[in-house]
Amino acid sequence: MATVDLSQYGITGATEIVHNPSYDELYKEEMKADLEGYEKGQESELGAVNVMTGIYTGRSPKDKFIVMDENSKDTVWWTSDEYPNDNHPASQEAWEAVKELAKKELSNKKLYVVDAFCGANEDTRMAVRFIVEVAWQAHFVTNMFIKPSAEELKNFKPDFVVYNASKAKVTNYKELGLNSETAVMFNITSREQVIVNTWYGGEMKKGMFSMMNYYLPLKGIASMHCSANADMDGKNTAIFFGLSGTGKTTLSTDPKRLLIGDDEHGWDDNGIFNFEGGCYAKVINLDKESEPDIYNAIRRDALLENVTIDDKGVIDFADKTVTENTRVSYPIDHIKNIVRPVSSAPAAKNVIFLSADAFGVLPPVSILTPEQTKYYFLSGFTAKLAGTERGITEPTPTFSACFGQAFLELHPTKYAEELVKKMEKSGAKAYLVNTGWNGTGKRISIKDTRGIIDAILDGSINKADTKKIPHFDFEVPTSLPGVDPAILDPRDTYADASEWETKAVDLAQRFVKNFAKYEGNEAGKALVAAGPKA
Ligand SMILES: Nc1ncnc2c1ncn2[C@@H]1O[C@H](COP(=O)(O)OP(=O)(O)O)[C@@H](O)[C@H]1O
Ligand SMILES: C=C(OP(=O)(O)O)C(=O)O
Ligand SMILES: [Mn+2]
Repeated sequence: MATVDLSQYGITGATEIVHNPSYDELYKEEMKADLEGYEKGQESELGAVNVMTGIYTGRSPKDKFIVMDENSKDTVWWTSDEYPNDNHPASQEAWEAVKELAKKELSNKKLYVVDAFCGANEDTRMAVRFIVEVAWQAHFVTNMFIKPSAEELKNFKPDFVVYNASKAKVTNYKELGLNSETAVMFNITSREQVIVNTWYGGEMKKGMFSMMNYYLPLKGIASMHCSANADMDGKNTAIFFGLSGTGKTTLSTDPKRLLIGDDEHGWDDNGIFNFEGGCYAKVINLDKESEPDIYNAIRRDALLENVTIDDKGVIDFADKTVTENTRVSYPIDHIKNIVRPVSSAPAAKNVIFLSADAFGVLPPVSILTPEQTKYYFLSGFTAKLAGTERGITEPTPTFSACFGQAFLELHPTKYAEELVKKMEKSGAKAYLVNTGWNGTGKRISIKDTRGIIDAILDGSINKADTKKIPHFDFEVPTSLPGVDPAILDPRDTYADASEWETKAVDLAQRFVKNFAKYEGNEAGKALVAAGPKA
């Protein structure tokens, strides 16, 4: 174990520093008998350790702050009355105070330091140093980020530092202009993140994603909240955009394809590349038969979160008493079919927008025109599913720009611009896939959605007969191999098609209203014609 000098960060008096622990060391650390409360891991029947993440079992977007300074002032897409978002400004004073608090919390105790990369490409990756006080948090980032080689660790020079002081509280948050005792703060200039009073590991994962979303588009690289996979030759790349719970992880983990990554990717002149070294799958109601690859990834070194396990280690995946956002993180090589050794592949040919429509209006698949592609990407209509964000307890319809608004640091049009440039160059086609509800009141089955994805990826969707859906002008296939034909036109899933009609008009109006914020310039105005007619 190499040592690391933390006094350079103002952290002093460490009683022990566990630096870049191996999986065996992490296991020993998180299972130690003297650990108490939420620090303690429990071994499950599948070999993976389970931990409880405490009060926070999902992200806390209201507590996300970015320091407003000379650099960020005119670049960051700040929240505003016209377009509220999660980029809340913090003063330099608030930053200093919260960082001081974190340094104090992290001083004079045992710490874990993990050095890892965010971004698979050497020229654009970030070398991130995580300083944490809870063993399983070190395990989480070890799973989720890209592990440097022994050689790379020797020469590791962090260009971003994360201070996770999850046990501290910002008691004077009001005078600092913050939201609560919890703070997730970013300083784009000094390249640091400070986390206070939430143990949820997702803040580190999605925090670094947010930073990639800031730095990469400014270099002309698309930065995307999507999963990605390729065919067995590592070609015919597909990307799947979608907000949490819409199916990025589930649908990109496909035994017929090679996984590139399940959540965060860049698209540069060489193609698609993963930011991460692991996956973070939802495990609520996980079914061994329908999702065997994810199930089999749950073994030693994987880390379960907030899952119910009895004294003998038996797992109850159906239990959601703690949260619906039960999770497992695992290194990507727990999946057999992956692109190796680097998680990257050529430019995407198919771009899929996953939307979990809680209203039951959207068809299970629509073939988008280039103009519709831009319109629906900027709109980002979907539902927030229960659990991933604090306060969301049932599917809640939302317009989440670029299918990842919570993580966008620049204006949404910047992400659309970069994506469209790359799509035009590769001749990629886009599809809108509803993985949510239809007129039956139930969620569209994973089996039908997988059939739809297969038809997109093998091109059979382009040979199918199609028809147009009113109000939205969506082109939809009338039949696809392996898909129940009765669901392809959403109107057929209602006992009375007029029910769909009423809901469709309501949803169309919501789109129109939401899109008004993009109509301030000519480019935005020009897209209105591609949207629904209210
Ligand atoms: N038609 C469907 N397509 C994809 N996932 C579905 C579908 N119906 C239900 N699900 C469930 O929705 C969840 C999708 O979660 P996940 O793939 O982890 O989403 P993401 O990676 O986008 O956050 C899983 O629990 C999956 O079992
Ligand atoms: C982990 C998250 O999302 P996803 O389900 O998309 O991985 C998140 O939104 O915090
Ligand atoms: Mn996911």
